[in-house]
Amino acid sequence: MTLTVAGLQAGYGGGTVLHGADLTVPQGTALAVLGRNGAGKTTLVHAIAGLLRPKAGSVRLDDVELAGRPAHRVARAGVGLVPQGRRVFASLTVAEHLDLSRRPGEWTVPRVLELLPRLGERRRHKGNQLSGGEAQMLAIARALLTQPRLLLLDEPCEGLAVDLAARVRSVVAELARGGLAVLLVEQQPEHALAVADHVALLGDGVVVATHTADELRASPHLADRVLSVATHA
Ligand SMILES: Nc1ncnc2c1ncn2[C@@H]1O[C@H](COP(=O)(O)OP(=O)(O)OP(=O)(O)O)[C@@H](O)[C@H]1O
Repeated sequence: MTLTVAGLQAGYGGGTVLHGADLTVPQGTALAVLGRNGAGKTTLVHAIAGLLRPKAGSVRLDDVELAGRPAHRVARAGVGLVPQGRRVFASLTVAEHLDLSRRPGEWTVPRVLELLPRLGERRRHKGNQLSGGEAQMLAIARALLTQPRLLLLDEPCEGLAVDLAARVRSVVAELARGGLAVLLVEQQPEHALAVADHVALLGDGVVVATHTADELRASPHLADRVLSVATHA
């Protein structure tokens, strides 16, 4: 299963933010999308997830066209979203969140709790009693229970303490190794390199460059250039 985004255009009202973005995420790999604030990373994730209707272009899971489908149908086709800011309900317990997200499939509640054991310990805690890291784990658990083949994560490490951010990154890398296609938005290039197989740079509404993480690790000069484009372009 491969995600193929081609010529994707999207924006708000009459304005266009994405001017024809192209990228590919094969199953079993993670692609990190980097770009400065306002580059359109969230817009890209929302356009793939069907939360924002693309103005043009295509979003395909293998041969299935998703562009133009509403979000619930995109989800049913196998796209799970971990939104920016986690979106956890303050008054629902962890167990209730998991129950609400559950669809039949290989990801069961016991399986997600095995992957994210801290959530098991916090089953009876409400959303507003969770730490940022726990809320992020819950957001990932909810997305997995929808049985995705493609997982979209919008800045999953934002605002997390260093050790928790590292834990989230290792869970995300494990999910990709386990066979999911993963697309994650990252602010920090060094975090992206820790989890992703490929790094795509978004600038001016298009993907201006894609590199393998190995390439970037092997060439500090190239990594510096990417870093400066990602943060200052
Ligand atoms: N709901 C909206 N209505 C109008 N304009 C929007 C809306 N959401 C985002 N924008 C604009 O679209 C552009 C891209 O925003 P987007 O959130 O996709 O960027 P981003 O790369 O995710 O940024 P950040 O790193 O700050 O999250 C920005 O100029 C932003 O102001």
